[in-house]
Amino acid sequence: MPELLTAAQMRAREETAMKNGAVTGAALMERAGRGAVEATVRTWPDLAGGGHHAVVLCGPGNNGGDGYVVARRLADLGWTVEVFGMGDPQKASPDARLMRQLWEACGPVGQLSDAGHGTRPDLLVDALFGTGLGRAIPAETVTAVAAVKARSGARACRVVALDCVSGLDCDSGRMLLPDGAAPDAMAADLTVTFHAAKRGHYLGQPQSRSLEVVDIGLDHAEDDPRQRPAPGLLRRIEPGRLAPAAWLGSVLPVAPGAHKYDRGHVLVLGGGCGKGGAGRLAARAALRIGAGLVTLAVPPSALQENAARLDAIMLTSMKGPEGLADILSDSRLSCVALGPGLGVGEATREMVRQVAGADRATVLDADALSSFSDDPDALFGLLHARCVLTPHEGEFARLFPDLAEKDRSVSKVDAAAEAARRSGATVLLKGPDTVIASPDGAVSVNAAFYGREAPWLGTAGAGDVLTGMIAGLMGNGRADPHLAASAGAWLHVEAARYVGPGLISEDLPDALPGLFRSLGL
Ligand SMILES: NC(=O)C1=CN([C@@H]2O[C@H](COP(=O)(O)OP(=O)(O)OC[C@H]3O[C@@H](n4cnc5c(N)ncnc54)[C@H](OP(=O)(O)O)[C@@H]3O)[C@@H](O)[C@H]2O)[C@@H](O)CC1
Ligand SMILES: Nc1ncnc2c1ncn2[C@@H]1O[C@H](COP(=O)(O)OP(=O)(O)O)[C@@H](O)[C@H]1O
Ligand SMILES: [K+]
Repeated sequence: MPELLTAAQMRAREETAMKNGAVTGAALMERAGRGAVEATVRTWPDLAGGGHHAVVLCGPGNNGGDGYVVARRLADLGWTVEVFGMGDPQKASPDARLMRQLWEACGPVGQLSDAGHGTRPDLLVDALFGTGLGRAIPAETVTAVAAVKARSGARACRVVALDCVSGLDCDSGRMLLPDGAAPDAMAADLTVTFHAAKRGHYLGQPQSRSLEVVDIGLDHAEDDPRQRPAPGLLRRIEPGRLAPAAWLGSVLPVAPGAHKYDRGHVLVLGGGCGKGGAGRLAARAALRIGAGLVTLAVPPSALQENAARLDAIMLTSMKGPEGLADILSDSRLSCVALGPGLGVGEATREMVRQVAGADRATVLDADALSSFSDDPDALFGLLHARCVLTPHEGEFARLFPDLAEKDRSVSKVDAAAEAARRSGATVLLKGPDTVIASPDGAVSVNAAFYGREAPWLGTAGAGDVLTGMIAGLMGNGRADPHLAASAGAWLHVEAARYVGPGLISEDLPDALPGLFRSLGL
């Protein structure tokens, strides 16, 4: 799985390569600018060749330096290029100064305040700020971008951002904008980043429609998705260089000749009469993803309702928490999932105590989490390393109020990592940018961005399905909690995309066979 770097990690990679004598800063900048032009033309083949018109906005640092390289390359290709800069060139780094000088042999550098004059360009290049941003961008940069976009009249010009959309905090994914600026004031069609994507590209609300990573010749770390991410390094969940079938083959229970018990027996605790849909969705997902057997345990009053709805899923009666010990005594149960539709209160807390005490792979979601809102430490005291918690932001805020989204001072990655450390369990914090963190420091992100959008996944019951998918993957014992949660989150989005708009949660488990086939499994 590809790494997602912080700004500091990226700087360290560059500095190591420069100190080793492997490359100079100027050479890296030249490669970055050239790579950005190549990626732009790859994205929009109609921009190949000369005769086009670009406006390049260059900031005071090395991101601006990349912009001057892009301007020179485009001019070499026969484009008409206008460049507007900001900041005192004497204060820029030697590399950025050199690139500005090389550009000045081709054309002038105008003031940012003049960027609005002129005809509609084919391309706007945002080279204002990159990984060096530490505070809100100046209002004059927002005004300049708006002014160039306004040149376009009714026809929008394409916008490419170098390294990141200016204003993006590359660590947290937040936009650092001046007061009054619209959240999408700096939005781009394409971001071209260098060496590796940065964390901020995959967190929060993306301000760029697509993202390309350009190689600038720095070393890459190990790229096998079956490897656990090293603590401190964030991985993006995707098969990476492996084909999905090879990656998922290490997680899914598809070994030929296996007995159904080899593929795991998942127990789902379901809700009472009229509240059983959530548990049934989780149970169906566990079975579809490959568990050999799934049992749904429900209160006696809900037996008839469930018996009328289930076939392959086995059904058992559970007289409240008192009846649970007997069910858990079956040593063949390999994973237990509980929370969806269970209700908030003491009965659910007691079930969590018993399940956690049984020391099995466990997925806790929804009401199993919310039942501990008044005393999260009591929950954390029960958990062990084979537990996965799958909160949405609301449930997360009840257990970790100081890390809640609304007044989060740290990034979503750091919030999930701290939650995993505190709870001693793997924490999967949901959203379009789902973050999975484990107590040993491993963190991964599964983002439904950049061509993987699935907004229709935000539908009632989708979370219950995810719970079942993770339980099914944990139940067969081939994946540790981090890998099971990661693969589950990835497949959840892929299943939603396989179905497409109009999806309801019932569709997700039933999309899995077709999805697996399309992935070559
Ligand atoms: N190193 C290399 O070899 C390579 C680097 N590469 C490129 O370099 C980029 C990182 O460069 P960078 O570190 O110079 O940061 P960058 O984002 O240009 O901004 C820093 C400048 O802006 C200023 N400033 C900051 N915030 C501000 C604000 N709100 N309002 C106003 N000013 C503000 C800050 O000055 P300050 O006032 O903070 O002292 C400083 O002058 C990276 O994203 C990639 O594009 C590639 O070429 C690959 C090789
Ligand atoms: N815009 C979106 N893009 C991708 N996934 C989304 C989006 N919105 C929600 N999701 C996913 O849908 C699921 C919703 O789960 P949850 O909030 O628990 O809903 P429910 O309680 O109804 O099951 C989560 O896995 C979340 O990551
Ligand atoms: K930029």
